Amino acid sequence: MLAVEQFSVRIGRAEIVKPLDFSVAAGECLAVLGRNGAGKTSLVRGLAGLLAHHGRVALDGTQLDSLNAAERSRRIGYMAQGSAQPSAELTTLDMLLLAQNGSRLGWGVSTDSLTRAEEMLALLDLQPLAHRVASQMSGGQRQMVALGAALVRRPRLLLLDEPTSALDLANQLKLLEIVRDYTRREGIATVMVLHDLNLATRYADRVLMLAGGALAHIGPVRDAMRPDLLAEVFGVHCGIYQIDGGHTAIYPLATA
Ligand SMILES: Nc1ncnc2c1ncn2[C@@H]1O[C@H](COP(=O)(O)OP(=O)(O)OP(=O)(O)O)[C@@H](O)[C@H]1O
Repeated sequence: MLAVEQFSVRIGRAEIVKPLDFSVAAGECLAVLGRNGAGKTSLVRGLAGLLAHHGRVALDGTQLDSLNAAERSRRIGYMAQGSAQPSAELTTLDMLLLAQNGSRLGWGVSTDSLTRAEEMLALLDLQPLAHRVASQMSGGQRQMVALGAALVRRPRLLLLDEPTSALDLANQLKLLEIVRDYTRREGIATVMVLHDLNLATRYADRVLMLAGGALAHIGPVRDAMRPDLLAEVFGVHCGIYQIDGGHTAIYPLATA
């Protein structure tokens, strides 16, 4: 459903992301992993059309570069690193309406938009924050709202850049469970940058590892979580343990 061919990002003379080929199936979550500076944000910003790039990106058979900005942003839900807010004085409901059609509450909002915004409030347990402005929320609360704004337009491709960075342990699990279930239920493609290997193992179907902007590995989670590969990509010797309930736990032992 998402087909990426010879995709690269160049800033000045530096090739920040070297030519990549990969695909993401409908209903699949792909985790993008790698060290700081490996090119993860550049990859997802490039896929979102926010950074100049080379190569081809097709979503449901349509080349994204052939679409105008409005059509592209209707098909892509993007949650930036650090969950940037459009305005500190917008409420959660305002943001969910703005993300759909550029209208604030009470400025000619359609019933459908309001219904969809309320669905997002319910999905993310955000009803208590519906009328609170962003400047009066915690960083974690803003991150949940940012996910709502990414999902509210029913995107076909969901791009999440470190979506759990401000969340407590329970909310990390909650957000990624919502993302995984939504991805499967709606048959969309999700690409998410994560730093936590345990979260990637638990919630991604496959992982793409970048090192120095180049593809280091792509494949199912179970094939990627190998001590030799983790040492090579992250520079850390890790122990990998099978624990209760069929889960895999990764524990960093020492820098390589
Ligand atoms: N505007 C820019 N100009 C020059 N170099 C840049 C620019 N933006 C990013 N880079 C460089 O591109 C490389 C990849 O950056 P990127 O933000 O994509 O990495 P990342 O894997 O997301 O890192 P992190 O895990 O720290 O968020 C880094 O070496 C960075 O210094």
